[in-house]
Amino acid sequence: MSDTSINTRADTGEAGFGDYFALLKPRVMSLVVFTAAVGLLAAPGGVHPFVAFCSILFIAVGGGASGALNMWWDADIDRVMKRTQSRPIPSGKVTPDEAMAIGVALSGFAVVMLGLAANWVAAGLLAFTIFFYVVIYTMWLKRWTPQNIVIGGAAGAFPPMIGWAVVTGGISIESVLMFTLIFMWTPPHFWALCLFMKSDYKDAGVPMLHVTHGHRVTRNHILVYTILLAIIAVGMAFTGVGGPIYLVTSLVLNALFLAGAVAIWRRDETVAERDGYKREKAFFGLSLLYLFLHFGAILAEAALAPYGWGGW
Ligand code: HEM
Ligand SMILES: CC(C)=CCC/C(C)=C/CC/C(C)=C/COP(=O)(O)OP(=O)(O)O
Repeated sequence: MSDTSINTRADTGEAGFGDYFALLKPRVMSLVVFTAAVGLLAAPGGVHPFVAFCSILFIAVGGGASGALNMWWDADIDRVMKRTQSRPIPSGKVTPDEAMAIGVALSGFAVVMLGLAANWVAAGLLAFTIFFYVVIYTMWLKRWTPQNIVIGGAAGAFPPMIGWAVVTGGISIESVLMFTLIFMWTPPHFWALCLFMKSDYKDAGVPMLHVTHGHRVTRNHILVYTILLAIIAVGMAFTGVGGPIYLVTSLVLNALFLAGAVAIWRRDETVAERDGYKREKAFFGLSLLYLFLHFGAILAEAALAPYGWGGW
């Protein structure tokens, strides 16, 4: 029998607000929402602040809803993996049916409300992003191919395009560039995590690259994608979303990120394991800062442009 001196919700199986909120993957979605906000704020023209606020809120709700649907579909593997065992469904606090209903209802709500608040291009992009993450990535690619996140990563790259479309009602080269930055960033971001998560995905039978091809190949892939990412990220400095602030930011971040990727690439597996994957963990942390600061720089360029500072 369990220790009843601490009567947690896990003991009773009763769900609280926090459990439903956790279903929306709030920590991951915070960066997703930030990139969407930058897309919106950097777009030419602008919208009323209330429309901007509501649009970001509905994108956040749509992103959260897709997280709930991901957790509903993946409940079986989340139950097996240590990292995900305490999620609301495997821990028994939220039932799969509840998660599915919440995911579907919030997805529909977010798409319709974004359409009404902003426009139907943005709403269509949000619907497509949810579809891509839930159906294409989660239901299809994730359990089928080690290239799952290379293709599926596109889902996480759409949010700035949605934000941009809120203002402009369309798609443009600038929003496609922001998409490309996240698209190229996703593989090193995720594979770094794979190196120190170790057997999690293997135990669950998910064919992530490190499971099917091992850590050496994953380290090689991280380096190749980081080099490609650096070329694209620095190159973007000379486009409509760039400028001097972006250039300096990107040069520094890419120098650090490349150094990190090389350090990971050179690592011997036994050495890495012995020191608790410190460098891999640091590289993953840096990946989050990398994306945050690149989008921060894009925002700074756009914000300063009216004062003659942003852009070239
Ligand atoms: C298919 C693409 C992606 C995959 C497979 C992936 C996978 C992961 C995983 C497994 C984690 C560990 C944390 C957890 O268990 O929830 C994580 C953390 C994180 N990811 Fe990603 N990610 C992807 C794309 C993105 C994108 C596009 C963003 C934002 C733009 C993002 C932002 C984050 C953040 C902020 C964290 C840290 C969360 C924390 O503090 O716990 N990820 N990612
Ligand atoms: C606006 C909108 C709809 C945004 C969605 C953005 C998006 C697709 C972000 C990807 C986030 C993520 C945690 C992927 C990992 O899934 P996983 O299932 O491989 O990770 P897990 O093993 O931790 O569940």
